[in-house]
Amino acid sequence: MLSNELKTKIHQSFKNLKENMNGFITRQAQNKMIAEISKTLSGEYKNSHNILCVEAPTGIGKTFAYLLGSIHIAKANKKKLIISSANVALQEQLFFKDIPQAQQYCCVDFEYTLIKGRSRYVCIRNLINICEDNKNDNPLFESMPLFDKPPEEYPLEQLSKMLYNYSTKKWNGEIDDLIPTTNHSIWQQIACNRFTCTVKNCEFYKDCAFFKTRQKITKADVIVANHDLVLADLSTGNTVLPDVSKSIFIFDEAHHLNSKALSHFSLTTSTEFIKTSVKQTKEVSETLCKISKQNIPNINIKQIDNYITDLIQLLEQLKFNENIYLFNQGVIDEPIKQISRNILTLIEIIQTKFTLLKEFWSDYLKKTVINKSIHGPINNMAGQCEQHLLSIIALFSSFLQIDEPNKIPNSRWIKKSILTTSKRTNYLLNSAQTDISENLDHLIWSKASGAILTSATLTSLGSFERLNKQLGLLRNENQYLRLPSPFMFNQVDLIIAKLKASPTQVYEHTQETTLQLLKRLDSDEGSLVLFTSNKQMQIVANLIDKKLNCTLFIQGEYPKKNILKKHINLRKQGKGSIIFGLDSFSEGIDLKGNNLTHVIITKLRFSVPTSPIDRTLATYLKSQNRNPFMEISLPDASLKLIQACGRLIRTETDVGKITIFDNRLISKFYGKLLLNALPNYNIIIE
Ligand SMILES: Nc1ncnc2c1ncn2[C@@H]1O[C@H](COP(=O)(O)OP(=O)(O)OP(=O)(O)O)[C@@H](O)[C@H]1O
Ligand code: SF4
Repeated sequence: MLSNELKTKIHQSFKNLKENMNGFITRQAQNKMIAEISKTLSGEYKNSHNILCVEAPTGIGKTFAYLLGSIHIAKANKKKLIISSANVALQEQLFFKDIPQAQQYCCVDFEYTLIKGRSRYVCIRNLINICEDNKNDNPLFESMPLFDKPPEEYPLEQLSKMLYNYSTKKWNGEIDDLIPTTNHSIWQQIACNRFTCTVKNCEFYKDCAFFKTRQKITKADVIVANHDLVLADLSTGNTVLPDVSKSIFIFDEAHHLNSKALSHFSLTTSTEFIKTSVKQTKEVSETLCKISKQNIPNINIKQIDNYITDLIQLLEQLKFNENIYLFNQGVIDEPIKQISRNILTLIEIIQTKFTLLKEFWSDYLKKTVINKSIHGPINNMAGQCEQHLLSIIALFSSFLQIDEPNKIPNSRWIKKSILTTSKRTNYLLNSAQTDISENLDHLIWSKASGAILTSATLTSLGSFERLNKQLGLLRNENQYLRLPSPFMFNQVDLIIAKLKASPTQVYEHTQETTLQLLKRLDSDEGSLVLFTSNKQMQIVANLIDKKLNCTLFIQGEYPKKNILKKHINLRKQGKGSIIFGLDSFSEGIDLKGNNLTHVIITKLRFSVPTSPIDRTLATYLKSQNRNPFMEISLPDASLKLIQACGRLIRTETDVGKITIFDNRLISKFYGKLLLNALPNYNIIIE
């Protein structure tokens, strides 16, 4: 029950916001959202979990609503508030803009912190080791066999600069703040990694970027995370975030949770990776044993090589389509299964032996003094070996698992690629869950102290059913709310432009889009043009850039936040500014007033089921006499259209228009369904 004391605090905070926030407008929907969140989290609804799914239209101010509605309850019940957003850019927006602003009005003290995935922080030990190793003429490990390409020469100057900047506190150790950025393969070698990190045994532990952030979590009341991090942490033992049962989760942009979870529970390995991982394990085991004077365990490389050769012979006979072979309904052919079982058994034996050896080594290090330049690289390689063996075991276990009848099968497929140096064919084995509802229930819904899922697009064509099915929520066990918008959408024109070409005629549509933009873009206005393909965006930008009388920003030429800043600055000076963007500009962007008065959508975003997971799901639906277009592609397109249109009106006084260059809205049967799912814009068909 919501106590009177808590009620008063929530009211007081809201009053503060109302009286002190510049441009505050009372919005019934926002008030309702605060009230329902606080009721749900305080257990006011009998026979219901403390879970609320709330669909709140774009721009109503969800962030303030969930903060005000939950922070008092979390604090009073000694629970941590974990706010999870879809990506790092949105996390930073919450951390640097929204939460500090909301904090001013909340009548409760709270500390907040931001945490990203472990691999976004530098491992300072690895950075130091690499800088030192590069100077060393006689490195401990001759080869780094896991690389397809020979390891690039490390840009020692750049790494030393990073080290200097970190030790002088000019750089915080996060990849997102690294200037200049470094390439992915180099970053992988110096990034923090669960398997190579020795935690408190590391001499840099106290100065470690990741652990310093993690310590802040213990003190913080509010933790700003992202969906990937939450899923990664909860499925690997909940060691980074606070205990799930002592946490209240707010999933902002919750419509991304399903796709994030699907990719999270997807496993992969490859024939070359297995061979080289075993070789590396043997090499590291021998080094460990020589130093500690142990008997070297027998790691049967020949046997693994033979099995892999047999497996490759079978895979070569499959009929690949664009380098992918998808097993029908996830069922693997028996001969491939047999060899996979043999590989799994052998890898499990190697892994058991290696774990024992690693434990022995760890004890040995406690008793024996060994130069860090020797044990540092060994520990790193040993951690990597363990990680690789476990990932191979996980893949084969899932690859061989028998799917339950009457459930959507797992998706299993093989992908071919050619290795850069040896030119050999590498076969990637993949296994992915197509239904993650039970995992989410097990990891979050059944354990968390409370959860709020919110977004402007939670329902699909009017119902929460799809969300429930995907995420494993049950209608009669949770609370659901759909809020009306406070904005007068009927005063906004949504123009379906008259174009001859359909977006499926790519060349013609691109040419016509260019002409239409030149005709319709006003060089005194703030405009956002949304594309679904980078190629089309670049072609159109090249064709029109010089013909515009105002600045054009193209996604990718600067970081997103810099583009927005520059755009707002130009608008402040009364100058026109146009942004060309892809998907990430169609969500979360908050450009108020005359910063944005024209949104142009060049094409509807239909996700064609091309990925193996989508194809497995589509085949399954067809086998059940269901229609994948109506159940997957159309709801996804609808959601993206609502989000894209939602960039325009952000306050009660905003005005402007939306123009769409996709004539399928009129010519196809589904056009009406898409238009009906939008707010009640004034639709003009040219
Ligand atoms: N009651 C209010 N009156 C006026 N402005 C408000 C109010 N509440 C929030 N805002 C402002 O409205 C803007 C939109 O808020 P927020 O980013 O939380 O939107 P949202 O509802 O999450 O929209 P979207 O789903 O499009 O991201 C912010 O700039 C915020 O400061
Ligand atoms: S504590 Fe772990 S991540 Fe941090 S520097 Fe040491 S080994 Fe690297």
